[in-house]
Amino acid sequence: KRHKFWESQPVGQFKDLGDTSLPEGPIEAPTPLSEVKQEPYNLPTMYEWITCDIDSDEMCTEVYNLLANNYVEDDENMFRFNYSKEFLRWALHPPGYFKSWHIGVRVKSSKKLVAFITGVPARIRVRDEIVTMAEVNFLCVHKKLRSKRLAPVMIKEVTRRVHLENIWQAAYTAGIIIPTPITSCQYWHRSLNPKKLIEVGFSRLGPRMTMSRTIKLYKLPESTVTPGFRKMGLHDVPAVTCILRNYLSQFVVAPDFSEHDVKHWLLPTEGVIDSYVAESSETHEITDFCSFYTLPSSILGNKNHLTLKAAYSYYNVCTKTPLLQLMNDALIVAKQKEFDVFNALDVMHNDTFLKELKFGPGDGSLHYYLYNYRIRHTLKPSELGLVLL
Ligand SMILES: COc1cccc(CC(=N)NC(=O)c2cccnc2OC2CCNCC2)c1
Repeated sequence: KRHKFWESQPVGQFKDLGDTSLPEGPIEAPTPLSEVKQEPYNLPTMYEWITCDIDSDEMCTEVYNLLANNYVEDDENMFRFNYSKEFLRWALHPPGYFKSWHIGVRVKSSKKLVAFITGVPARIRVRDEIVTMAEVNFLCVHKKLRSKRLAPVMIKEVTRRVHLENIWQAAYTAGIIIPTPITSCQYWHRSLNPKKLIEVGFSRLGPRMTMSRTIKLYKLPESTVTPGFRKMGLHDVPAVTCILRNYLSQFVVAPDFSEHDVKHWLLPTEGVIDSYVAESSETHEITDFCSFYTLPSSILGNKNHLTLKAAYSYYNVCTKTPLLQLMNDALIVAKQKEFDVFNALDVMHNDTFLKELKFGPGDGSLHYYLYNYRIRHTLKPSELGLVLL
């Protein structure tokens, strides 16, 4: 039976789509903490739960290796996300995080880590309501343990531990359709190193195109063009928070970032997150901001290249510089940093620059979901102001 698990969960159901009599907001009321299941869900006998302390280098390495060998692959199984250890520490240690939400499953006898799921707390605004949610991510079951129905029990366990912290909603994405997307985004890629992308099969040489013509098509200037364009620093946090909060206020669903959140999520961290501001030369105010995160992919089965170095568009705000120019500068710095490709979703105002900056459409979609929160109408991607890692 399709979606046996998700039809048992407090999520929007396909049959309810179009039923405007259902109110927008939480689907189930919180339960008293005393009534939340106190003990972990049962696992098959030979497995046990483990709380993963990402601060421990040994545990972080185990999590890194599980994901590097078993996490999400593209539709043609040519690439697999290869999140770095530093990225995982950044992604899992935002302000207010709970170690208990970093959940592993290991084999009792060998102590081998065979599954993982995480949550981090985030304040998300949905229209005029600010809701503290768990952003659930990194659900991974070892390839050898698939179709044992482990994922539903992992989802129930992270939900139970989130409930224990008196949080009743969650946000997550998936490449598959389950009940029920709040929006479905297309992803786009901008070639920075077309020769490598074609060699590894990420891109194909266009019809009537030669390699040299293709390299010329994607060539970028050596340096950025926006006056006052520079790396973000700690002293920019208040100004970036101000323009980012104002910019995100226009979207139906968006994070409610504090300065503390901006300091964690947007201050540059080498090899993890890059962020730039445009500072006006006369007024010294911060007028614009752009950022992208580093998420390489392992290349499966190419003898000359092991890794695809990919940048993922994060949050970008324009109050003075045209978005087209700011994003072209983001492409230029990504090329300077030897990224092979720059990826973006068609969320926020991204659709205004994708085609013009020579992004090509990806071959899949990324669907966004809320747990225990009904949105009356499916959103357009341009109404979404939330980027998950
Ligand atoms: C190129 O290597 C890949 C390795 C694994 C999967 C994919 C395709 C894919 N599924 N891409 C995305 O989900 C994607 C495309 C553009 C922007 N963000 C994305 O996903 C982010 C956000 C959700 N969590 C994964 C990273 C590509």
